[in-house]
Amino acid sequence: MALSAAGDQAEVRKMLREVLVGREDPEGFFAVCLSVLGHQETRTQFLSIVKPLSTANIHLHSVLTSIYREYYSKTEDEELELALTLSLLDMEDTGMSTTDQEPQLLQSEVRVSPSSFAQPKSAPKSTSSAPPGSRIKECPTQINQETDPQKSLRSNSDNAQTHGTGQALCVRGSSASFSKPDAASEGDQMVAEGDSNKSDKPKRSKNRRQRRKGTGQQLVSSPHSLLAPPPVLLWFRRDLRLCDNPALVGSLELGAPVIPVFIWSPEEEEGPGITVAMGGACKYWLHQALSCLCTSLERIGSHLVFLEASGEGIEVRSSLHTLKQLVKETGARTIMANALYEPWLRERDVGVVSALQKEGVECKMFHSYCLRDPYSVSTEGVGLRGIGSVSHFMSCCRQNPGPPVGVPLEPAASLPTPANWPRGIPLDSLGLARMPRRKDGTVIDWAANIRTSWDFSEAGAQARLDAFLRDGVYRYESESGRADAPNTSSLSPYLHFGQLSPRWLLWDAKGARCRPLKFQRKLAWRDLAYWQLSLFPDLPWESLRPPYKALRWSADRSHLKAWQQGKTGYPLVDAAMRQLWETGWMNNYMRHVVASFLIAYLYLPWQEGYRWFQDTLVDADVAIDAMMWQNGGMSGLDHWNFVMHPVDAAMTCDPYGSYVRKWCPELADLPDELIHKPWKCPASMLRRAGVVFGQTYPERIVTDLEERRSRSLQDVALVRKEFGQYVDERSGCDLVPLPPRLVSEALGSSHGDEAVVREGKQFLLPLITRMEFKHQLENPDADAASNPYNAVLKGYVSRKRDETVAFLNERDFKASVMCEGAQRRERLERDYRRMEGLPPAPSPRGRGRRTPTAKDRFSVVPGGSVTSVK
Ligand SMILES: Cc1cc2nc3c(=O)[nH]c(=O)nc-3n(C[C@H](O)[C@H](O)[C@H](O)COP(=O)(O)OP(=O)(O)OC[C@H]3O[C@@H](n4cnc5c(N)ncnc54)[C@H](O)[C@@H]3O)c2cc1C
Repeated sequence: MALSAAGDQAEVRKMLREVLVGREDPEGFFAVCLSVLGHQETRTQFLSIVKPLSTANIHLHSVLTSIYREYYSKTEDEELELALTLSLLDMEDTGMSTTDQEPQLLQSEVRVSPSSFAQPKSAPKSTSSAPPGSRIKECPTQINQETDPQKSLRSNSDNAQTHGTGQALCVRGSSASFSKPDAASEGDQMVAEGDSNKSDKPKRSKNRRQRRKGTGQQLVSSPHSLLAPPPVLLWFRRDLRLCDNPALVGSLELGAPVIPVFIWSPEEEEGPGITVAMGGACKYWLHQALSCLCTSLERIGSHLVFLEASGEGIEVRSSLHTLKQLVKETGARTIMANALYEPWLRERDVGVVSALQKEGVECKMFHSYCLRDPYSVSTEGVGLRGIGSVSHFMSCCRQNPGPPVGVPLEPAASLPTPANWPRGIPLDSLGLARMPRRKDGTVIDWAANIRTSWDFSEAGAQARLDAFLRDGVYRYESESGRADAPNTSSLSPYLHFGQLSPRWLLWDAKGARCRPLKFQRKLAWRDLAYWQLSLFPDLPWESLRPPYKALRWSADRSHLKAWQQGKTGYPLVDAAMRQLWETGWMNNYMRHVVASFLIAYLYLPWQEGYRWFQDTLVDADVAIDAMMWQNGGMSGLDHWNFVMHPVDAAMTCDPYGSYVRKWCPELADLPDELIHKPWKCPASMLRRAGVVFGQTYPERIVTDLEERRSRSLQDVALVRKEFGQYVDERSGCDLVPLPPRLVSEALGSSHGDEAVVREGKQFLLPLITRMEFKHQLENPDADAASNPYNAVLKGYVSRKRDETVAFLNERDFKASVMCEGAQRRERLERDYRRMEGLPPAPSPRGRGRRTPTAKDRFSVVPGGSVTSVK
């Protein structure tokens, strides 16, 4: 750190005075201490720093000490786990002391050669059976029932669907880009950044500024020499940014002219199954993001060459063919790119690298798309228990730490250009943003609202990040489920297209004034998805748990259409689906609501939901989307331990109905308490609000929610019974065949030994399984209502709870969430005790009580009277 220890302390003491006069809050002050003094020093010095307050302001002193204690005691394990897992400790070490960027670069480079991409090999260990104590067992047979996928998606602009909700077009001006830093070009490839160009940079968080100070790097190109070396092809894929782009920095390092290229290759993107990797909304985003990147490159003296994958004769069109032609045309001897992790794209890259190497062209791939390279994450030392959960994944990362995440890299100030540019095609020719036309020739501009909702540029990503860290992050921990407030980052499309690197995001999030652990953990979720896809390449189209492939799903196309168009008659579901169509996005909570509705209440196959999301989300991400839909569809590695009720869920995410009012304006005049269940409104109220079912707003497409839930439970029980070989008799857990990589790790042959599989042996692994399914196995006739482990948040059928929740909602949203959580925990505890024949638990007291009393501040009813809700 630049400041001396004494200077640091002085700064902190100065800040303490701000707290005393109320200009800074205690948590902010503590975060500043962590940021300025560092983790260790804060631990040892904080209490002595705040000691003077023990006489001057006892209350503040006790607040500060309790923040300190909480940080270093209660959450220490969690913090440490997270830090280790995500290599924050490494990052801290390198980040704060490193002045040379090169080692960081080397660490992130993935040498892509056929051998380095292939699974490491080692001598096979005994493969006849699992080792003692292992929880895997041999698999008898395998079901192979294909799903029947259908393709009717927006991805093909020719058959694009026009949505019922007409919109006024209001196109926002094109997005801002980074201004060019005015660091003078030096002879070196990298020179230290002077403070002079600070103001030219996009505004960043405090931590970001410190990071820049710490690493002190600004990249500029080397001057053109008379005998210019052969150019480098910088192959942009899903890394459409200048900041923290290892391949770009790697290219600069060579001191050669750089030719940035983008090759559009939809067949390669799609992979071997139905992935809908590039749906309509995603293609539209890609078009805009490419245009923004080109503008940014032009600002630093370069530009982006657009190409389409080509082939000769009957040869399949491929990136390799295009690259070979480019090499011929430009004389390039090196290709740089950031690695992609979808198994089929990785395989493509292996092919590209090996073919080009044969022709004497060096290809270098850098790791940056995830925090961890999914192919290097191993379960060794952790085992397979709990696989699929983020905690298990983080344990694996902690136990087998790879290279540190490293320090984000500064953007290039200029790119050396080649004497001759290769011939490209106009961006429009790629057809990414082509809109369908009506018979009369007019354009159906389905992306109009998407355009007004987002800034597609890298600067737009930075602006959203900064805004989130200034505001939303403070509510993230407890209110990220709110649909009516922007409490999450909305950064997913930028992360997907690599306009923001996860490392950059992690670094800035870590520097935020509050410690958004939940938010940081989300990045681990993201990595988990890529790890799962690397293990199960069929994830996007085939149920992982074999029995669930045979589940009886509905084929009701009218239900599917109603769900897609936001016309189910359930306002919360409809609002979310309309938001998705209009903006290409909805928050995580709402994705759970609509997914639960599709699967548990409409019985439509999860693949339908996955494909619709892929087609309509601007952040559609094969790995994440597939993992989440598999989990929601009950067939993934993890099980959602809940089913969102379309009305109850609203209590949490839209208590006042403002979200529904925004996206379903036809219901706007209904009162808050009935807007989520308009069918309960008296006729006179509907008349006054102008709501006519079937005309202004749809009738409910299904009404028997409880029965439907019950049937979906019975269906699961049925397939688990039918394919009993995939259910562990002892624990009742579902079993899945292990992929070869996990078998090798479980057997201790850490180097990708696939002999076991070659011998035709299969191993089964017990997975996390929802309690209500296990119970159903013991009691196959039980219906959902009588199942003590019923995963639905059942407030809807409990008037008393309804009233309590509504009452608390009125007072304080947070309290209602806590109340719901406490009630759920109590219910589970009660059910567990009943199942196990244990005596009932003593009634909760103190903070744990669930019913507000007169002493509770949430019990204060407007009008001054104090009541106790019983
Ligand atoms: C059925 C379903 C489908 C989904 N499909 C996608 C998808 O196609 N693409 C996608 O990016 N996310 C998907 N998600 C995960 C999540 O809903 C979105 O990442 C999130 O809503 C994006 O909003 P945000 O950027 O404000 O998230 P924040 O809460 O601010 O989180 C920050 C980042 O963490 C990552 N993240 C957050 N939640 C998850 C998660 N559960 N799994 C993996 N990464 C996560 C995302 O990159 C996100 O941008 C899906 C969730 C569900 C339930």
